[in-house]
Amino acid sequence: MTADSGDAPTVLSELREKAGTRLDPVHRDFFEGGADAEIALAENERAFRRLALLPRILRGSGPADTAVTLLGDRAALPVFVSPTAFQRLAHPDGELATARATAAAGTVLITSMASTTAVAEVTAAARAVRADAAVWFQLYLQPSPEVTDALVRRAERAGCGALVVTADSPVFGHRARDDRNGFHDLPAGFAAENMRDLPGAPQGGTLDIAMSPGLSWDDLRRLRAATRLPIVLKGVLHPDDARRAADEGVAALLVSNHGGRQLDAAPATVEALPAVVAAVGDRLPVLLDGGVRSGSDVVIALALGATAVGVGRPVLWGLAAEGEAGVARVLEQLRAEVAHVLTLCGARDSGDLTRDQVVVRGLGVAEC
Ligand SMILES: Cc1cc2nc3c(=O)[nH]c(=O)nc-3n(C[C@H](O)[C@H](O)[C@H](O)COP(=O)(O)O)c2cc1C
Ligand SMILES: CC(C)CC(=O)C(=O)O
Repeated sequence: MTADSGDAPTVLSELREKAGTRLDPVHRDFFEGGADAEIALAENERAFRRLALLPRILRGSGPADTAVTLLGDRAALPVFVSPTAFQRLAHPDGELATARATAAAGTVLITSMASTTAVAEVTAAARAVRADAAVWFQLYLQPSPEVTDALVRRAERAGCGALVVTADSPVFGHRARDDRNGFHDLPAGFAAENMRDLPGAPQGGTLDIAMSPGLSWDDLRRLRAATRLPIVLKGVLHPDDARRAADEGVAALLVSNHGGRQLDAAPATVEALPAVVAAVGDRLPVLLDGGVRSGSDVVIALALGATAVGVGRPVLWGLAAEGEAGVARVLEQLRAEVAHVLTLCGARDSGDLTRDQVVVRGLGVAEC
């Protein structure tokens, strides 16, 4: 490693390394891996490194304020926790540890439909820490409307504040590492708890999560009619889909390529973001996840028009390395870095950032 390689150890990279030593190698591959040749996975991170921030000076901006509002919920930092499956494989406390740490940090938790803890327990753990903790439920629309409805009722009863519909998974991505390791089922003693006792499930058992290429905007419209919860659409990359989603009454968009785990030829999310913001940024909040590893990455995405960004793997690294305390460290580190970078950019808050402050490295700076 050379001094100018940009690979100096950080809190997050150290947690990642520690997680790597603690995890069963098969589970580490499941958490770390991406689809096919893992190009989208690598590019999510690399694309941030191809971008630079042009700071503004002498603006008297004072101390930075990192808080943002997300669908009416106040978040103390512009970073939320993206949904990741099977967290009890990372740490025995699993989703409960993530829920507590996220609530304590004062930001939004998106809990996965594929969690190894039932959603009602996740929201209860978050609310025990902070009465108004925001927990949103990630949903894969199921081919059976009865099953989808039962999941929605479960999320509503648990007090979730939004449904995050993942739309980038008409089929399951091809994960070479999992194939090599033969990892296709949860080990004994673990289950996708939200899938228990659903219509069609075996008595006391769980239903498999189905991915369906037959899903369409009609299914999203049906969901909207069946719930009063706001809907966040996850996995938007094409600006025309962003426009369609806004027309359909979706409350927010999440620009995501599923952390490089679905379409390997998908662009890095930060490269897809500007066109989506240009299409609908004046109509609804645009969120992003994929490859966010530092406060600079967060601020770059905010300057490009994102309202907030999500982290998936960094939370899993913290969880696997140190449980609840590790997740807390990840979120606090990102909060502190965002505050620092905002101040260095002459911005009091994300509203002070402008699109022209993001430039592509190696191309020089265009006249504004
Ligand atoms: C191990 C793992 C499990 C995931 N499980 C889900 C899931 O259940 N539902 C979902 O919508 N996205 C899931 N994702 C995608 C994340 O929500 C998110 O889009 C992605 O992790 C963001 O990229 P990052 O890991 O680089 O931060 C998963 C990602 C990982 C790494
Ligand atoms: C087990 C899957 C349903 C979770 C997922 O979305 C993923 O692994 O990327």
